[in-house]
Amino acid sequence: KHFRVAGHRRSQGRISMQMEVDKSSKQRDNSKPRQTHISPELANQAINDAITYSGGDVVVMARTCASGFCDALQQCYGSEEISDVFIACGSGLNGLIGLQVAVELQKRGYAPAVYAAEQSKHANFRSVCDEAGIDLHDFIPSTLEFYYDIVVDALLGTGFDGGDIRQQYWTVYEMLISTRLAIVSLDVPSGWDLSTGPRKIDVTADSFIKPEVLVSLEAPKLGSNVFAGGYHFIAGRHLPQSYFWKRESLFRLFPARSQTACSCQVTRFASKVLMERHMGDLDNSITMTCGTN
Ligand SMILES: NC(=O)C1=CN([C@@H]2O[C@H](COP(=O)(O)OP(=O)(O)OC[C@H]3O[C@@H](n4cnc5c(N)ncnc54)[C@H](O)[C@@H]3O)[C@@H](O)[C@H]2O)[C@@H](O)CC1
Repeated sequence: KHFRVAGHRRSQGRISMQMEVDKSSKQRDNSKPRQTHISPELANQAINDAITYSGGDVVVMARTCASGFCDALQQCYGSEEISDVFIACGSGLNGLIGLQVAVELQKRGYAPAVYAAEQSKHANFRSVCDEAGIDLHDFIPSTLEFYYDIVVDALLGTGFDGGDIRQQYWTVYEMLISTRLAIVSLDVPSGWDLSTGPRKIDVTADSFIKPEVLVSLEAPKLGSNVFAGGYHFIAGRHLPQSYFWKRESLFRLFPARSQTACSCQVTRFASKVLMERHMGDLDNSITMTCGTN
């Protein structure tokens, strides 16, 4: 019951993509650096501004992000193709959005289960899961790869301190590194530095999370430059492109036409292995949109 390769192949055929030329970005000054990813500082500012945009309610913001995340996941793995989704959640905002992803996936006909690495700062996972009829685990099932089709990585996001993973997260982190199931990472693959991606020491040891799908929130982070999986989406989308242009010298963060809060963008990366990406120049050559708005 492994969908890692099969699910990806199927998804390539299923996603209807549309080449789009971003005219507004073409008129911009081409001598400026073609930066397409935001800094950690702007990433955190954007999260706070997205919460403000959501009336100061972090759960409202999390639901919007979760809805966009599920749109992205569904584009790659339809509910008629896969069913059981294991969602690994951390204690911060990333984990809260993971919880809301579970609620949303349940509504969309999937069978999600949630793992909470430690108590959430933002929500009572037990009551939310009980109310929605979702299994909540405080352990990683040994039969994970038999019972589940894909794994959602909602462990660590922009709040990751960049250091060694704390002991509380070891078991789940090890699972995310070693599982043969496809991983869909929320915002930032857990353990990746926001600026540089996986640490060099982890790349050397081949001990880092390699998601097949990455769903950035609001805008891609610098570290996701080295993402070498199949599809890269943006969800959340509370903030317009001009918000990012004003603050950092950026080029075409997302296509001009997809401007609603829940909509997603897909970037199809040239297929290169991560090690090559670390050493060479990056070529995020084709930008496409999926029609969710
Ligand atoms: N304005 C607001 O109401 C809120 C703003 N938020 C913003 O959202 C940003 C991200 O939120 P979070 O910090 O919740 O993000 P995350 O979802 O990334 O949560 C990080 C969690 O991981 C833990 N962690 C960090 N480094 C770790 C390591 N090496 N090993 C194991 N665990 C580690 C931290 O204790 C924290 O609980 C914040 O920086 C903040 O700016 C959120 O904190 C939510 C509330």
